[in-house]
Formats: sequence, C-alpha cells, structure tokens
Amino acid sequence: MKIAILGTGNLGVSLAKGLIFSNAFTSLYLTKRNSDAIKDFEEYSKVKVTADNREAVQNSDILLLSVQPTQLERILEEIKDLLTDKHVIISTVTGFKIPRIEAIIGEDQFIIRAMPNTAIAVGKSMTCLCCNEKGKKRIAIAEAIFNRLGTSIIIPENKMQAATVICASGIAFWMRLIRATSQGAVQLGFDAKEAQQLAVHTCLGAASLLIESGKHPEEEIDRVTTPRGCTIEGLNEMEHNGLSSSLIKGLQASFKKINNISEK
Ligand SMILES: NC(=O)C1=CN([C@@H]2O[C@H](COP(=O)(O)OP(=O)(O)OC[C@H]3O[C@@H](n4cnc5c(N)ncnc54)[C@H](OP(=O)(O)O)[C@@H]3O)[C@@H](O)[C@H]2O)C=CC1
Ligand SMILES: O=C(O)[C@@H]1CCC=N1
Repeated sequence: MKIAILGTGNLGVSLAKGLIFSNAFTSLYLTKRNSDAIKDFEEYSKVKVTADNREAVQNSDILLLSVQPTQLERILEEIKDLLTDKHVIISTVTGFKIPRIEAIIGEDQFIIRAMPNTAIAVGKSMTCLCCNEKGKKRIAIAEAIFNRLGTSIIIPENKMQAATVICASGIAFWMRLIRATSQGAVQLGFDAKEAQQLAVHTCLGAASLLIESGKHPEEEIDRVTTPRGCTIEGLNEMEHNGLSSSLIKGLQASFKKINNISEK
C-alpha cells in the first residue's frame, strides 16, 4: 500500500509510528508545512517527509488526512484536482462531516472517516470508521489498515462525535485514572516507578479479562469483592464520592463540547 499522511502532528506521528512498526506500507509520505520537525522519520526505509501535499498525493493511493478541522478545507482544495479513482481518502478530522468533504472534492470519491486514538502508535488503537456511499467499496481497505494497528468497527456517521469522546479523548481520560491510581499507590508506600507499573498492568489485566471473556465488568467485580472485605469498602467509598457519576458527566461535557465545535 502506498500511504500518505497529510498533516503529521500529534495523531499523524502516532499513525506513522504504528504503520512503520507494523511494516504496513510499500511507501509512506509524511507531510507538514514545517516538515523539518519530522525529518527524523526519513531514517526509516520507504518513508519520505515533505511539505508538498501534492507530491504526496501523486505518489500515494491511501491518503490519511490528519489536520485540525479548520485546516482541512484548505488542504482538500489544494489536492482535489489530483484525486483519481486510485485514491482512498481517510479523514481523521474531528467533526468535519462527509457531506462537507463531498462538497469540496465531489461525491464521486472514496471517502472514509476514521476516529483512531494515539495508541495507534503501539498497535492498540480502538478506531471507529464510517464512509460515504462510494466509500463502501473501499471500507475493507481501511478496516485492514486499522485492524493491523488495533481494533476497528464500522459505525453510522451520526455516532462519530460520540466515538471521538469515548475512544480518542478516552485515552486522556484513562491516563488520568491510571495517574490517580499511581498517586494512591505512592501514598500506600510504593515508589513512583513501582506505582505506575502496578497501575498500568492492573489496568491492562482488567481490560484483558473483559476482552477475553466478553463478560460484564460487574461479574468480574463480584469475583473480587469478598463480603465485608477491603474491595467493597474501597468501591463503595469511591461511589459515595461520585466515581461513576463523575466519569459519565465528564463524557457528557466532552460530547456537548464536540457538538458545539462541529456546529461552528
Ligand atoms: N490528537 C488526537 O489524539 C486525535 C486527534 N484527532 C483529530 O485528528 C486531527 C489532527 O489532530 P492532531 O494531530 O492532534 O493535531 P495537530 O495540530 O497536532 O496536527 C495537525 C498537523 O497538521 C499540519 N498541517 C496543518 N496544515 C497543513 C497543511 N496545509 N499541509 C500539511 N500539513 C499541515 C500541522 O503542522 P504544520 O503547521 O507544520 O503544517 C500539524 O502538525 C484533528 O482534526 C483532531 O481533531 C482525532 C483523534 C485523536
Ligand atoms: O481534544 C480534541 O478536541 C481532539 C479530538 C479527540 C482528541 N483530540
């Protein structure tokens, strides 16, 4: 696959790392106006760094667009006359809906929206996908790419904002939960390094249990909570202080914000 990432910033760099470490391309163009900032990627074979989006488009088939929402229109205008039937356009841009993309480059393009997260750098992204009518013929390509770099599901476009909150912003939310666990572990006597190790591997264990078993979290919780034991004592104290409620409210606030941004 000849892939280009147009707009190699925070997410684009994560995408590039994931693609490089999974060796998932025959050539990879990375673009950025300040391309010097990502020059180091040229150390990898088959990777080309440039500020020239048009050169990248002409030499690639899969175009991953990963700029800020306010920057997407400009880049689409810049490349639209170069688009042919070989191109699959995959946008990770938040809130920039397919009809807006079609209004710039036309409906007769394979257009896919992807909402990955930065864990794509280590092949562990949860990525949600949707596409335009024509894109249905190429969605399997996007699935192949994102399944190699984690897990993907196809969803209707009207759920992409919610997916952004849960999966993309979700990385930040989980990081805070891990940090809080580490802080608690330090208070209980572990040094900072040990505390983080305990927190991340316990978090990984919890997620792995649910992935492998497909069970509801509460079923696994029941296995841990000894009657009158320390687990239920801790859980109830957390809930009295609003753990679940706080998380749900945070997700709702994030969702409200993303809808406001997208309307502008
Ligand atoms: N960060 C995340 O975890 C996630 C982000 N997203 C979405 O992905 C998109 C990218 O996010 P993020 O990586 O955080 O944003 P960044 O601002 O970090 O990256 C955008 C990059 O695009 C480059 N750029 C801007 N204009 C052009 C242009 N005309 N040609 C080439 N490159 C250009 C910028 O560099 P320069 O100015 O040098 O050109 C910058 O490095 C956003 O729409 C975001 O909402 C989605 C999921 C997760
Ligand atoms: O914080 C943001 O708005 C973007 C979208 C998801 C991740 N970063």
